[in-house]
Amino acid sequence: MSTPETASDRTPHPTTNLPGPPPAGDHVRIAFLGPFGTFSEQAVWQVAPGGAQLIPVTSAPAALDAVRREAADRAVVPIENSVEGGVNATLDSLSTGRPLFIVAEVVVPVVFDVAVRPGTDPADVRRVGTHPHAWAQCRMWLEEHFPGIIHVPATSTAAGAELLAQGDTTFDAALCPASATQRYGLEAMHSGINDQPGAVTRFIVVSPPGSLPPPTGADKTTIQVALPHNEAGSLLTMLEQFSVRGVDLSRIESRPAGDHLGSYTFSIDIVGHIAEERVQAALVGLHRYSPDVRFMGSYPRVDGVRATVLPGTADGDFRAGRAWVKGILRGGDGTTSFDGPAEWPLGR
Ligand SMILES: O=C(O)C(=O)C[C@]1(C(=O)O)C=C[C@@H](O)C=C1
Repeated sequence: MSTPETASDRTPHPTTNLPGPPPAGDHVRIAFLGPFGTFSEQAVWQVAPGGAQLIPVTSAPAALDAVRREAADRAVVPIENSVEGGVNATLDSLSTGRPLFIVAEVVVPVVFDVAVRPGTDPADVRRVGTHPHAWAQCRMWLEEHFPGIIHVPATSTAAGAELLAQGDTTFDAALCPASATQRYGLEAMHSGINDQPGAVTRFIVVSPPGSLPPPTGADKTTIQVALPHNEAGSLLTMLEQFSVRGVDLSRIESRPAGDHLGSYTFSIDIVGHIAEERVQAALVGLHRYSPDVRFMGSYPRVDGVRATVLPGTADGDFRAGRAWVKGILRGGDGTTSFDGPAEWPLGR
């Protein structure tokens, strides 16, 4: 596996400040799915401040564990692909073990090369080494152009390229980004072979729990929710926690809870920030109802789409409702409000 590299010889991304608490020491250490040349590395360069130290590891869970063990200050891991869907290894690792918070998201266009050792005859390409997500995105093209081709799984796209360049004979080509083709001295036999042109992968920046990025008006909150067992309508009751407070969802997927067949948890992206009243009210409702809710961060949306706040669900509407109730608790007749601390039997 490659050794760490620092951001000093690179042009840092204009947003050189990663959200979240400042890491100790001079350099932010960022763990990512390596080796160098992966799509994950491209995601890291979108957020790495100058002087950042990049730490390649062999899986997304290993990158998250590096943050849990304090061997890294941040992890950048894939969470969702526009063609293949959710990255289960990331979703499952985030929802178990010591809590971590998502502090940012980035999107990387995914375009694949069929990379070979220079001089390879196309007729000799029978096995391709790559990450299963990459294979799933190019399988139809590969089967059409290399009939009978076999997928040999690699820990990442660039890991396939690196092994091929080192003379590995378990496969004849690597399916990888152009950055890996170049880095490992391979040749692109074909480029841009995706089954779906325009595919993108969304990555998240993960930090130890602590401070949250401030609300921007265009934010997401990620949670994992378990449902009570064997209760008719429990999924509907969970969804009602959002709908009655005017809270929209941008992603919801079920994941097996792992304890027995038919037991599921839900991984959910809420449109909004935990600093917003309607989101807080939905979270309080979920906490009352669900046997297990895990908060995984509130952070700015990469697409900048602002939340639509429905009538009656703005922060001021929630505050006004509470003040009205407090006014009654203080002995009022229900026509006045009180905006201070008041609970039964205060004011009597
Ligand atoms: O192997 C890589 O290059 C990665 O960064 C991993 C990964 C993934 O897990 O989805 C990222 C983007 C592509 O969708 C294919 C593979």
